[in-house]
Amino acid sequence: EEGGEQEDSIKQAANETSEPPKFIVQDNDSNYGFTQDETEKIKVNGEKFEFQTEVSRLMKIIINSLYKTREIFLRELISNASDAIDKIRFLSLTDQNALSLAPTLNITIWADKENKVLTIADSGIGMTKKQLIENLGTIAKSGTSEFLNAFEENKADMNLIGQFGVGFYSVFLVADKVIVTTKNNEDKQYIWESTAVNDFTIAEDPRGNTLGRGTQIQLFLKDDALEFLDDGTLRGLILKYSEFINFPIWLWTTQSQVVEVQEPDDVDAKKESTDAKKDDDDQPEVEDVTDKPEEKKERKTTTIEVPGWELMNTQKPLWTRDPKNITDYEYEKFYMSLAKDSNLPFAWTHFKAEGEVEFRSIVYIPGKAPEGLYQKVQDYSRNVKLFVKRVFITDEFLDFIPKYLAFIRAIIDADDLPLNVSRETLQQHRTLQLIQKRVIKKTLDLITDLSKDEKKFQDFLNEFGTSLKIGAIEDNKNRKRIAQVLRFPSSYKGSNSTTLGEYINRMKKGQENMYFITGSSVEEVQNSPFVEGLVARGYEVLYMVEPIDEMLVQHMPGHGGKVFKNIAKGDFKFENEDLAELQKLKSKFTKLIDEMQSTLSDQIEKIEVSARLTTSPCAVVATDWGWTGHMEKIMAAQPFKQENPLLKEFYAKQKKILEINPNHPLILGLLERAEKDSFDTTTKEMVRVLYETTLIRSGYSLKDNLKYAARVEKIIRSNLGVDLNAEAEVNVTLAEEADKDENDKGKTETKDLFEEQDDDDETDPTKPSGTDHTKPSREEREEL
Ligand SMILES: Nc1ncnc2c1ncn2[C@@H]1O[C@H](COP(=O)(O)OP(=O)(O)OP(=O)(O)O)[C@@H](O)[C@H]1O
Repeated sequence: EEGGEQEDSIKQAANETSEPPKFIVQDNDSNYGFTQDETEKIKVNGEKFEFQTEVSRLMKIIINSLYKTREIFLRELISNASDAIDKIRFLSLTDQNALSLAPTLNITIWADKENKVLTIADSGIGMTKKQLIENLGTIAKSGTSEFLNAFEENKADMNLIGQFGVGFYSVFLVADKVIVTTKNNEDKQYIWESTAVNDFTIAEDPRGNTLGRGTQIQLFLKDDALEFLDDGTLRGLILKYSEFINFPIWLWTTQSQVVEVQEPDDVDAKKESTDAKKDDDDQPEVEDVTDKPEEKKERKTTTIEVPGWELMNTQKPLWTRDPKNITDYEYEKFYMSLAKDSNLPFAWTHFKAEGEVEFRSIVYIPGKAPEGLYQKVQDYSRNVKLFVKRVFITDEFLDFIPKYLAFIRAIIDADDLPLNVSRETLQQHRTLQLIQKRVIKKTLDLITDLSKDEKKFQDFLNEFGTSLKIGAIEDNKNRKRIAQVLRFPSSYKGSNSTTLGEYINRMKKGQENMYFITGSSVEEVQNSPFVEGLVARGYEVLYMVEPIDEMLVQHMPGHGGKVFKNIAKGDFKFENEDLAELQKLKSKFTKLIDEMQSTLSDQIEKIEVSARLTTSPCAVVATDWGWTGHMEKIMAAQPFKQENPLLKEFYAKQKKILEINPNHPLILGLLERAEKDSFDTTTKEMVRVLYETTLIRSGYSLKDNLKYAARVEKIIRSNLGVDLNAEAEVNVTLAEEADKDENDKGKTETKDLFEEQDDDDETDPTKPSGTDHTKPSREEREEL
């Protein structure tokens, strides 16, 4: 029963909204709706408020902007109006009286050509005085400084203003004065007025409540923006921005109508002709020929201009339509309006879920990853809009979409959700949880589909590849699915995108593990001493060169029944190779190992004869539980490295394993010295240099670069036969102390550059151009 009532109330609202507005726009309304007396009262009673500094800065930029497509202000105002109606309609679901002051939900737009005022009004939720003060000026939205920075760094243009949540201020692109009249159910009607300087005024409306409920924004257009008063221009723009707005948008226009001119003898003529018809009933053919020309001659028409409300949109939400009848172009436009994004979407899926839970949804993958996608996940909770039976409910979800899919944009329109629960309890609702599961599944289906087109998928991975890996780390339930589409570079024929499945298919006989190495680039890892032995034997190595890969393999130990094996860590033996040979070699190298061990005892845990090296003399290997060189670098770069200093120290102090290549001439040379007991200080010094060089080649950083450099220099000196202690002769002239007076003089000169100068002066072509680059522009000086 309850559900039925709710539905009725929605239908009722929907029915009412299809009616044209009842009021008539008066052209040439002197003083734009206010009498002289009322204007005076507003002036006297108005309270002044300063714009918050950031808002002021933003306004300055907007006012001075030469941005060509100023028309976006209309998109922002329509979008705000629609949000405001969404809000009151949501309230009306639980409060029957919410709509009573203005039951018709719509947006109206009209131009007063005489006074050059464009008005946009809505019967939305309106604002209380407190909200008005906060929303329009005194509290900068969180996006304000972000927008300012992006704009100043040329990373954002004015078109993106809405994305940063400061769209309202775009009105000052076209208007030099703005009056906002607003009425919320909880307060009186207020007027906000600003000429975009440092402050704005707010006054109680002396006319009382004229709006019923809602907000009316009057733009006093700049002289160069009068095109926005023109019927045709307005119609075109509103059509462009209103298509996906779920409430009717009415524009006051004057339409030409062709009407018949009714002359007094028209009536008699018609009567005569019908009489004649009756008489000549027996000869129809003759009558036909004579009758028609006669009628044409008599009809007189004229064109008249009829003012009235014209409906601009059809309001049938795209997601309720049959996908078969929707073009890609429509989907793209819908996305751009939904996401306030000027880029096309990358892909989308439109579906109707049935069964356990019923809902319709469109899920979009954007064309570009939003900036800071991984830093401010919280903001992206607004990317999913939930409707219940076409009524907008909320886009403020916490964790509705898992963090790794936070980039998607989605519309969900459910039939089964109760409308009268709070947004907080809504999220706990079982139906919503089922919806959530289905949306995630459908999104992953979409991604899997995309992966079938290798080229296109690579574009997707370039933007969102890291997100997928986060998914494989965090989403236990879907890890397997996600792992199937992951791609890695590998040693296989220079392949840039190997799936784990392909790797497994190419595994060699008896190969148990999926070999991988981590590092910061393919170039780096493919030359690593660890890779050589495997590649030489024909094994494939996956190159995990993204920082997140280290975490990935920790959380995803394997795939398809195979386990990952980091080839730069711990013991390593080839599954099919005889170890007896290696054991024999080990005893051959005992002497060398002892010598090297004693030389490097403070740095390494042990020395092993390597099974994995072919062309490099040695390699530094992390223990199974230690960090590889790459991991050490990642941890050093973590901003939260202070979080667990003990743990960090524990890992940093992990001694490493040095593997030596029993077939390398360099190692054999050292072996010879060890066997001949000629392992002198110089040889030990060489072992140190060899170890440090190996550290670098194995992806680690040196603990002490200077000591390393000194050691290398020493070796070069001995090779050149240069005295180890000989020093370079120093023969330089000391710089003179600066004269104090001169310094001061310098200061004054610099100061002069910042002093106000005439505009003409700035562009004076006779001035030497050499000084121009040091002279700040006027804007820069203002900033200073
Ligand atoms: N027509 C309106 N009716 C009621 N409130 C409004 C209206 N227009 C603006 N507001 C209020 O002013 C605030 C600021 O609007 P602005 O366009 O600058 O950003 P926004 O709409 O919040 O951002 P976004 O476009 O990201 O939603 C809004 O959040 C809303 O609370």
